[in-house]
Amino acid sequence: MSVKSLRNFIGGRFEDGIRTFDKLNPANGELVARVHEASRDQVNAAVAAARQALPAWAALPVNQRTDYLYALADGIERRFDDFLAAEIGDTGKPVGWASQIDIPRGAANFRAFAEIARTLDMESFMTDTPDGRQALNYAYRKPLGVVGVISPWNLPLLLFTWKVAPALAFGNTVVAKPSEVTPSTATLLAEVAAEVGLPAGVFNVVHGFGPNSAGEFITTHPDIDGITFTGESATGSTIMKAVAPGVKPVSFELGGKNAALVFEDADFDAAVAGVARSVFANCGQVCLCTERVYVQRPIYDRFVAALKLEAEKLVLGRPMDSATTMGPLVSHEHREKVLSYLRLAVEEGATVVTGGGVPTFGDERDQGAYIQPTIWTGLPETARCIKEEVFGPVCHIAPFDTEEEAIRLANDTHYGLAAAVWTTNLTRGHRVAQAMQVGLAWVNCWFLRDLRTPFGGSGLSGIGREGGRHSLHFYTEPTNVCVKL
Ligand SMILES: NC(=O)c1ccc[n+]([C@@H]2O[C@H](COP(=O)([O-])OP(=O)(O)OC[C@H]3O[C@@H](n4cnc5c(N)ncnc54)[C@H](O)[C@@H]3O)[C@@H](O)[C@H]2O)c1
Ligand SMILES: O=C/C=C/C=C(\O)C(=O)O
Repeated sequence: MSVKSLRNFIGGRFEDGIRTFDKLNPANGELVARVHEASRDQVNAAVAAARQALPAWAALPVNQRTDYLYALADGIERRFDDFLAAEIGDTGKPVGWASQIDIPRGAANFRAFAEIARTLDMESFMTDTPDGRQALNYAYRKPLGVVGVISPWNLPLLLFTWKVAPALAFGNTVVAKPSEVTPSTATLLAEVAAEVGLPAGVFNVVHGFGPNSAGEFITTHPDIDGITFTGESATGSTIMKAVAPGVKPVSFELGGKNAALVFEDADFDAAVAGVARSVFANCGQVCLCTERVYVQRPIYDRFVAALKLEAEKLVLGRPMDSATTMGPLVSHEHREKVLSYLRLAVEEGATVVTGGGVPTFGDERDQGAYIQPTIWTGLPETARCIKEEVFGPVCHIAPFDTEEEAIRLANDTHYGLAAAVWTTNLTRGHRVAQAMQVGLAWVNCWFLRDLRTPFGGSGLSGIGREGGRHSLHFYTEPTNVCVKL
């Protein structure tokens, strides 16, 4: 496979950076790209280009502006195979997952927000006034302005476009930095933007890292009007400090330590299959993944045995092999982080039901970042492996007796992103889901998404909600106009 050169996209033109860094394929360690790191001056140029493009972009009639979003979606689908190969080369994820989730959602995000922008109503009130007449109040919404977008490596195109689409739909211009770990599909999107004639400066892509690189240059830039960020909670905290001097709005989708509650009246096979998917999908590298499983005691031993079987059925194969159901972690660096938790769990007293180490294949996969799907039991709720996000294909299973105990266990965390409840008693399902202190609660399902719904978490899992009309609260600023009638 030829080594790509991934450049910055600034003011509608592709530019080299001040230096390049290597991007390796995590499935086999091969060099897939040399990535051009943007300088501070180049980030400044991108912000200036976005500022210059803003008035005309914001003034476009919404149908004309959103026509560009539909064109971007069409472009992703037109170049589906290019995006698929790029995403898999960056992440090592199985072709089945990337072709059904990552790339289709890239297009879907643009279409969803184009539709929302076109069908927006305007909040208004007729107000009775003391003189016996009335006044009209209405909220006139304008774009936030130049938006900084910083995205993570686990669902690269999905999460990049989950931010870029609403930003553009509501009239903002964008300076976006994909993760240095997965720079390829963001660069392809810039190519599509050029192909569809998106006005220069509306959408800019700069490559680089966080501290003392493009990420920090964006978050500390005085002419950026707000930051939408997805990534680790600790990074979110750092970015909050960076934007504080400018008192700028932030939209944060951060980490999670999500629970699954399996009641004895659950559809057992559905719960096993659903929990296995929520633990091991994308090699456990989804912020919504389950890392804590609580099972009602009468079915606990049976459930542990069944989930062990599911873990051991996973096919740790080559990404392009359709039989592969789990690829490698995104990098050797991330594998070291996950392995440190596998070691810590044993120190904290875990029983390793399955997994716990690195598989050996006797082929090029041994140069990849593969790891065994792992299940723990026996840890105390105070263990670090129960409190801290691992972000790999691993979960802990513990028993509970009563619904109240299950709710308390699930909510005993500083995160607040997602939960899944498995029960055939839907009265209980509604009750327990509503009791979860999370942004997203699924009942008898997981990662089932309607893009009009609020998405996000509380506590260490983030600030704000994006999705549907909820994205308005970050990507637009309302002016309430009151007209005396
Ligand atoms: N809540 C969600 O929707 C969601 C979705 C995906 C991932 N995540 C979380 O993201 C994490 C994994 O992604 P990651 O490792 O890429 O996260 P990360 O925080 O290490 O990096 C995310 C992005 O932030 C940039 N960055 C890092 N330090 C920065 C700084 N000081 N200033 C500006 N930018 C900086 C990185 O270059 C990258 O582009 C996990 O914790 C996962 O839970 C959350
Ligand atoms: O890793 C986190 C996954 C986030 C998914 C979304 O933001 C979404 O489905 O819109």
